[in-house]
Amino acid sequence: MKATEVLADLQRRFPNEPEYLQAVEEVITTIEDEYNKHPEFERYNLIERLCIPDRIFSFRVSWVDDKGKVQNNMGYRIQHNNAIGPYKGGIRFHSSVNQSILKFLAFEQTFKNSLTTLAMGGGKGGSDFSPRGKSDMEVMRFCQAFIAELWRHIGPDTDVPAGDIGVGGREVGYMYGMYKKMAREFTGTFTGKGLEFGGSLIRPEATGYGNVYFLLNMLATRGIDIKDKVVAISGSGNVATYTAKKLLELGAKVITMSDSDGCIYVPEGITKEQLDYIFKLKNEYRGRIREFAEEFGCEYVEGGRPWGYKCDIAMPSATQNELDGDDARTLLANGVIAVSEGANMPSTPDAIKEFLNAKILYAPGKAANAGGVSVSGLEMAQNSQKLSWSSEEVDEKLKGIMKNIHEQCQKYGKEEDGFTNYVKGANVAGFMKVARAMMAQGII
Ligand SMILES: NC(=O)C1=CN([C@@H]2O[C@H](COP(=O)(O)OP(=O)(O)OC[C@H]3O[C@@H](n4cnc5c(N)ncnc54)[C@H](O)[C@@H]3O)[C@@H](O)[C@H]2O)C=CC1
Ligand SMILES: O=C(O)CCC(=O)C(=O)O
Repeated sequence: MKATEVLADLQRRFPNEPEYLQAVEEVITTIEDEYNKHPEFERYNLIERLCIPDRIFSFRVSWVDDKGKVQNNMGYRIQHNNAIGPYKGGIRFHSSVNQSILKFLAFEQTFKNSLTTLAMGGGKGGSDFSPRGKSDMEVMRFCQAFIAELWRHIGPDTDVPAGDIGVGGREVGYMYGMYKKMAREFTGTFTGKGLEFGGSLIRPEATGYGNVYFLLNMLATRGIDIKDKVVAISGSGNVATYTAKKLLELGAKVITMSDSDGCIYVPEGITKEQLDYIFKLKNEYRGRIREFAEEFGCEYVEGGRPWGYKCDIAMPSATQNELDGDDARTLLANGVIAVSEGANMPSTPDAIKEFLNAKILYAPGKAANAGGVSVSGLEMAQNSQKLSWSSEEVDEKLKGIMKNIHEQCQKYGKEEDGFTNYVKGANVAGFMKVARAMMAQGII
């Protein structure tokens, strides 16, 4: 396999899908050497079968807003690869959603889920519907209309969706309710469900906590303590808030959070009380991070991002391509020692190059944010057994999974000088398991 040729072919076939091509390029250029050690992979044209999703559903979602007006959105589900388990991955509701973004997310998810060691294939779905500014009733009607179409393609052993940007407990609840009605079954077809109807303890916390656990594993390789470290976080949603919560518990100082409108800067570190306010602001009032600055009188930069502030650790936790080469150079000039990605593909290729060249601790999202889908996998296991595990039990398992992912990255990513290239490590480790399963199952 020649990565450049595979990529050129995909560029020709999918010219309008930049995010998808970006994600594919990163993976195939890092697995190329390992892939070519296995001539049987090439004989089975494994790389092309792995890059192109198994299937894509796209559909119109029509719903009625509070003014009685009929609205139409696009809905999608990408079933990327089910070699090692049912398709599994979140649903994103955001005005920017399109097929390219969901294809990149489903592709990434396939490798991430493989790293978790649980039996989950990769998928992703979503809509260009934005819950922002909509009433609860509008969100409910949209979710019901979305599932009225999607329900026939998902199921506990087929495809198990969950949350992502714009999809939290409220949206999962509405979608699950409609699914249950259409499918006439009560099974674990969604994860991230409410605790009363099959959700797992620690699932809301899992992506943020998991990212911090991964970071701790990385810091330990250099004998660095998290206590008193200054951390810049982007976003203020599910992943960002639980990342901040765990960091505060461990004595680190969180100086920034943001949303798509702007960024707050709290040089003395966000307190626990202030973080509680952010949880309420985001989950109950569904407000903007600007309101935090109005409440507590800190610096707020409209349109700003966190990467210009001096910090030891950066944890991008908002969205793709939110940290570019210039941001990376600024972070490095300010002495950053670690970057651990809560979001999916938040760093541009230029930024990744800078981090790798500087040999700092850099963890790509597919390794560092795998805690969320891992606890989703544990939720599926609990649902199958019709049992619920305690918070402590789930948290312990999560820590174990993140440690294991870190070890896999080291196994495949360690270079001669001792530096661990976590990008290569995560890609090769994730790839090998899926590749072996695909080989064993023949050309299908
Ligand atoms: N929720 C989960 O379990 C997992 C989420 N992720 C990834 O983490 C990231 C955040 O997801 P969640 O916290 O779940 O979503 P969320 O909807 O709870 O929060 C998203 C946050 O990102 C901000 N944001 C969205 N678009 C933005 C933009 N264009 N520029 C700046 N900020 C923007 C929003 O204002 C919000 O603060 C996404 O990349 C998602 O794919 C990854 C693994 C699991
Ligand atoms: O929990 C899940 O199934 C999905 C999590 C997710 O969307 C992700 O890992 O990006």
